[in-house]
Amino acid sequence: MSGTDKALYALVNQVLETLAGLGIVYLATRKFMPLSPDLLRYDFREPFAKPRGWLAWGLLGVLLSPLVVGAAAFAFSLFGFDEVNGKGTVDGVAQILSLDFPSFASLFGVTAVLAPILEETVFRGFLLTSLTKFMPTWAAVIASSVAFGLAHLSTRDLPQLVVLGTLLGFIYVRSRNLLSPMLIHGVWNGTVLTILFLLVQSGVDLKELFSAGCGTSTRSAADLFPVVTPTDRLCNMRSRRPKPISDRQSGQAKRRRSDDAEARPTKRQKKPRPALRGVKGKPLWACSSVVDRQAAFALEKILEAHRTKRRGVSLKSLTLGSNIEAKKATFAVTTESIKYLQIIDAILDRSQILKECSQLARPSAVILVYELLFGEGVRAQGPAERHVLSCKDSLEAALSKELEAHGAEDVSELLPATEESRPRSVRVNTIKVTKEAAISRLQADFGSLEPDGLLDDVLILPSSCALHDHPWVKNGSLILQSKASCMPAQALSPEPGWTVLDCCAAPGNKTTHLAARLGNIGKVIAVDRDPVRFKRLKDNAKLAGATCIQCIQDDFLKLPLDTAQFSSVDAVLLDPSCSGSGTAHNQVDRLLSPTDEVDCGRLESLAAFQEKALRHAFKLPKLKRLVYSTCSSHSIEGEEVIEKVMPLANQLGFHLEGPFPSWHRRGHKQFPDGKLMVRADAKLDRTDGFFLALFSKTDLENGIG
Ligand SMILES: C[S@@+](CC[C@H](N)C(=O)[O-])C[C@H]1O[C@@H](n2cnc3c(N)ncnc32)[C@H](O)[C@@H]1O
Repeated sequence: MSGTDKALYALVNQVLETLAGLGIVYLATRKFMPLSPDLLRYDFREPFAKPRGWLAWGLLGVLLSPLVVGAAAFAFSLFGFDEVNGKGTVDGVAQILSLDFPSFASLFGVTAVLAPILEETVFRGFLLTSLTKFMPTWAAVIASSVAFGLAHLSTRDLPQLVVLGTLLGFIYVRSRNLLSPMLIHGVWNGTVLTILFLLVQSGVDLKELFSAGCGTSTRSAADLFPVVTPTDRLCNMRSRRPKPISDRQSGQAKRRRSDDAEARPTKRQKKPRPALRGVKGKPLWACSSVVDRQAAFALEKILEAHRTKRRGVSLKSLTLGSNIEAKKATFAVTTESIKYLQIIDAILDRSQILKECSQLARPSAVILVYELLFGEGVRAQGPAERHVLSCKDSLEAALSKELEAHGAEDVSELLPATEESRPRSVRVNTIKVTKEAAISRLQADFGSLEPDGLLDDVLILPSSCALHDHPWVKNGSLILQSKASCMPAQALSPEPGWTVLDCCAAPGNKTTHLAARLGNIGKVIAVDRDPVRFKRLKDNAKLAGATCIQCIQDDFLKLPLDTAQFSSVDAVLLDPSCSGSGTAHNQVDRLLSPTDEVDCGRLESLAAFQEKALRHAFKLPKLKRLVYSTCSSHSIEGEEVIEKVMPLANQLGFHLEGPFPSWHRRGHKQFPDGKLMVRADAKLDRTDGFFLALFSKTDLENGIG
């Protein structure tokens, strides 16, 4: 969920909670109706009447509350209560507050309006009043305040909550009108929320501020914020203040920790993160920084998949998925750690730091050693970090020995050869915005960019541009797609009004591109059999505003293409499952296993499927053009498939057309028709490794036999 979604979710949740809470109070008191006029009273009349004017008491409470609660916080800190760890009531709100005005408005409704209505009705109107039946009023005030504090489920904030509850209780007892405590509670929450919002908007990092101290107690602002909101349960967003990139060592990874607030130490991070699982009865230490923790998890999964040769585990899905925070930083740390893996493994073995400590799992150790020796450094936030820091000398000694053993002067000499970071390519979704509008927006946001020289709707930006969270990417106006992956739709160039069949369509990058090239007029039939990917296909089509796409979840090979149902199809895009050897995921694979071994059995079975799918596509009765593409660098999935199907294609009146004549890289030379095919090389062309062939009907009059 985006931050705005979370805030909206919090609002909806709080509306429901408030309605349910008030309903329960109503049901519980119904049999005593009509209630005495003093009970559960919300009466706006006579705001300043003596002795019970609700507004007079409310305003007095508004003035007193910061003094009373502040004094209490200070007093408790003298007894060391500020050392208590745990989640504070403000935490969830503080995370979401880094966002926009709609989020603020939703949170204001939750904390300054709905929460006070519900909580004052329950704790003062109902509980306090009911308790007075069994105990003196002062005791009922305190007991209901303790209940109020406990209900917030925050040990750290409990004392202040009880003190604030007591003040609210006494004011209520004096005014006998729930509007008074509601006013105090609402002003309190609303003021703190507004201050926090203004601080965040002016670039202040709330966590850093709280850890540095603010006011009488370092815990003050956060801890004096007694709200029960569902946002407390959404405490997983990071603030977005950019952090400068530091270049401490020659081999250091350059990454922007734009949203890694947890990377900085805060007072709240004194306790270790919860253990993931036990080792010999002891809990494992997880990294304290969210980026390092996610990177360690991704590394563990990737190494495991690599060891067991399990497919379908990608670095991108593990580090850039929707559930990942600080995606760019997580991707960078994971990739860089993999790059340094061999040397870090050697350092870990030499230094023996894992032998001394069974609670530090190897993936976490790899990430922390990377951070310590080659990355942005490690702070003593938790036991894992503290252990690695305590071993700094032996780790550095192990690194020196490793360099010495290889006769290397700098660690960069020991790193596997990797390609430079590529420029970012982005496709303008012309269904939603014009290319000109996209250029001026991206120029305003990033400064430099250039239109791709080959592809009509592709823009090239420097590799440093962080586009994942760009609003135009989120609203489907821009689509993050490699240059190579944008070639097929342009090569096919369907004419307006045509029907195009995208046979293996999910997640729909090329499908939405086809729809855009059709000007959203005509039809794209998008087929995919995988249910999870199919959902992404539908979501992406919707996000792109491509209403001409019709999605079919099915096995393409089983579609009756030679029947009337498909007689209107003019063109086909076939981008079948392949080894993906040209893509970034496999480049990481190669880092893990530099001896470029190829799984021949798998390649053969993929090639067999690709050929079968291509032959099947040629059954379409009115087919005019067909593009076959794969993101594979192996000719068995490219040129060889085309060569095998060529006799059938010729027989049906198709020939190979050479798309993109100005593009330099063509099919492998040993294939006679190679020059009519298109290739992209991951390293040399700085995009995905790719293959593409275009068939065109030679004589449209003859039809297909
Ligand atoms: C390389 S991906 C397609 C990528 C897609 N063209 C894009 O640009 O976003 C291959 C897709 O083919 C699908 N697929 C594999 N075999 C299939 C079959 N027999 N029928 C339909 N879809 C199939 C897979 O589920 C996968 O989503």
